[in-house]
Amino acid sequence: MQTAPAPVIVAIDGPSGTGKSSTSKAVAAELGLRYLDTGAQYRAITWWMLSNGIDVADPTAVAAAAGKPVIVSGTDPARPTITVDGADAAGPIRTQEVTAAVSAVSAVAEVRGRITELQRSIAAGTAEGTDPADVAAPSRGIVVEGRDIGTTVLPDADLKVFLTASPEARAARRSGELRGKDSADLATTRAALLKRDAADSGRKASPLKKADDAVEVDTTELTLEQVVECVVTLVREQQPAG
Ligand SMILES: Nc1ncnc2c1ncn2[C@@H]1O[C@H](COP(=O)(O)OP(=O)(O)OP(=O)(O)O)[C@@H](O)[C@H]1O
Ligand SMILES: Nc1ccn([C@@H]2O[C@H](COP(=O)(O)O)[C@@H](O)[C@H]2O)c(=O)n1
Repeated sequence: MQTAPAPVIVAIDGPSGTGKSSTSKAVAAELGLRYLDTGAQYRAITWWMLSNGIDVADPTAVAAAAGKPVIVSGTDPARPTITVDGADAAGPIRTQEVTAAVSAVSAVAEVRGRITELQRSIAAGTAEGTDPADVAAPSRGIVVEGRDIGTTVLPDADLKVFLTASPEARAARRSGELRGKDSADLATTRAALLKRDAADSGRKASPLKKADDAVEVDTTELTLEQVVECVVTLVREQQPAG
């Protein structure tokens, strides 16, 4: 009798706008893996704090409230979902207000402890923090994207990828996304993403950092399709033949 191969764990980290979400979703879809957007979880807890009158500039207040919201992630790459206390949070977590506050909330150790626990539970396929439909479905593994997945959350991941891109390329990508919705010009977008990177890299608790054993992929001159192909190849290379 043949035993099923062990689920594969892929960690994709990098600064804002390097293509982590787009790449991770496409890689997971192509390889039949689940997909977890850990940034969405930090945005969700930030949205909850803002909605509940917590002063996000006060780490003590944020720490005291960190255990309160119930955050559940759906990990189908074709239809990722996120709820907070049962309410769909997919839209509200993408507002400028949440984007501007998320680095302060994610820097609080109690928040990171809580969210890291959820992430490990979801990657292990257990119930906590996961949409019940995902737990029931058989899985070949998961692609988890964020800032500290390879260094802290899943240090034993089978493959670690660290995506980079020039600030100019990242700002151009983001401005393209925002056009029509927001008046942010290229320079403002560039400054905002560099500010968020600096906060995420400079915090004490689990900063944004390339793991020593991660493969760095500079996406500046690559199309999304080329990046996806590169990561799919890396995943296939590290899997035993058979
Ligand atoms: N290689 C690429 N070439 C051109 N555009 C890209 C590439 N990769 C991603 N994009 C586009 O750049 C934008 C940002 O990508 P994405 O949201 O995947 O980045 P991210 O690293 O997850 O960002 P964040 O950390 O801020 O959530 C999207 O509009 C996406 O379609
Ligand atoms: N592993 C992670 C992932 C995200 N963060 C924080 O969340 C913010 C939003 O992330 P996006 O990917 O949705 O842009 C990010 O700026 C970090 O502050 C994190 O700390 N760790």
